[in-house]
Amino acid sequence: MSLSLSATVTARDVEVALDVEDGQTVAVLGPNGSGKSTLLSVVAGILRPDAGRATLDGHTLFDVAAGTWLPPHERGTALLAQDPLLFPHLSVLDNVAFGPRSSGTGRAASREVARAWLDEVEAGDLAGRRPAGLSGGQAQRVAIARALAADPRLLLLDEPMAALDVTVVPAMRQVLRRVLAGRSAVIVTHDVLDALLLADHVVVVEAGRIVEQGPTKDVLARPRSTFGAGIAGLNLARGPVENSAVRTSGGLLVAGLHGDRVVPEGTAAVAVFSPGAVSVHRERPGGSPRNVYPAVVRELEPRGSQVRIRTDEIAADVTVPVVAELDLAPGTEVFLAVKASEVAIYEA
Ligand SMILES: Nc1ncnc2c1ncn2[C@@H]1O[C@H](COP(=O)(O)OP(=O)(O)OP(=O)(O)O)[C@@H](O)[C@H]1O
Repeated sequence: MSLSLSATVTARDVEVALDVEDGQTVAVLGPNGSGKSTLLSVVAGILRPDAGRATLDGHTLFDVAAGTWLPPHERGTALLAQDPLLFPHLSVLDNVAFGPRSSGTGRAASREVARAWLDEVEAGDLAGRRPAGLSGGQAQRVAIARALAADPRLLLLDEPMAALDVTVVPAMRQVLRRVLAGRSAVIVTHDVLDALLLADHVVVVEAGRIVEQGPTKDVLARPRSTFGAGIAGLNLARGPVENSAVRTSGGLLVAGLHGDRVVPEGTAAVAVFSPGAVSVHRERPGGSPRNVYPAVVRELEPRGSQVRIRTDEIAADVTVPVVAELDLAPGTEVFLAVKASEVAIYEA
């Protein structure tokens, strides 16, 4: 299920070319207004480009020069947006069964397909409910099941977790990690963790142009674009799993959320978290966050409205007023805290 696309949308000054190979998940990253959603809309068939062509598995989705244009429902793509957009008058089960029903599958068989996909996204118990009674996270799971039940050749996800409560994002990411494995998909995201955990390949869009692309690890390790540089620098703690947490060579024990498969004790693993998830304190913070580390500030690096605080093992992003209030400078002794729910642990 491979996609090959080139498209120009003149009014939005967007000109992009993208290839998705069979079974590959591509993450599209970029600042606000850079053209990420425009790209997805063109693939999904809800926006007509002024020039270009696209093929999915050899089928032409559109070819402006030849005057070819397939409507969205004939493309074999499924688009999952921030808003789950479920049919309010249908039960959860019938929402998910809608795709197979519309492609001619019988009622009972469609419901069977729907049940299987609801189980896959851990929402089987919601089958009889109406969308109005669901939480944001539940509704989005149902929307994922509905998109997959239509058996799309290519799954398009437009910031599928942006509207969710932060507490349900890690669990949703695990669901996506499972359903996207080996599937051809394009996911638009602001979050570098999504790219790292969900995508094989990353495309960075800036001002309507693709400025960088390549295997996820390469782009994040050696970013060449401004945006790429901005998103790099995730905290990555490596080491064996000890008491479900990752023990680093520097001795830190980093607790976090495991993927769909709990990484066994002693196995080499990585704990990933963004510098923005790290809070900086002068006194040991109260409450009982599991991940609190004494550290010494080594470097302060201005990054727009934020400042990246570098210590020996962990980087934290804080605002300028926080730097002033805590009087942070190289040599300052601090405590760094990061909630376990903000840390993703997976096998190295
Ligand atoms: N419906 C629209 N009509 C006209 N111009 C639009 C429309 N939607 C977006 N644009 C413009 O097209 C450009 C690309 O926007 P697009 O929504 O694709 O960016 P994005 O990268 O998805 O942004 P965000 O991260 O904010 O969602 C921007 O200049 C935007 O102002």
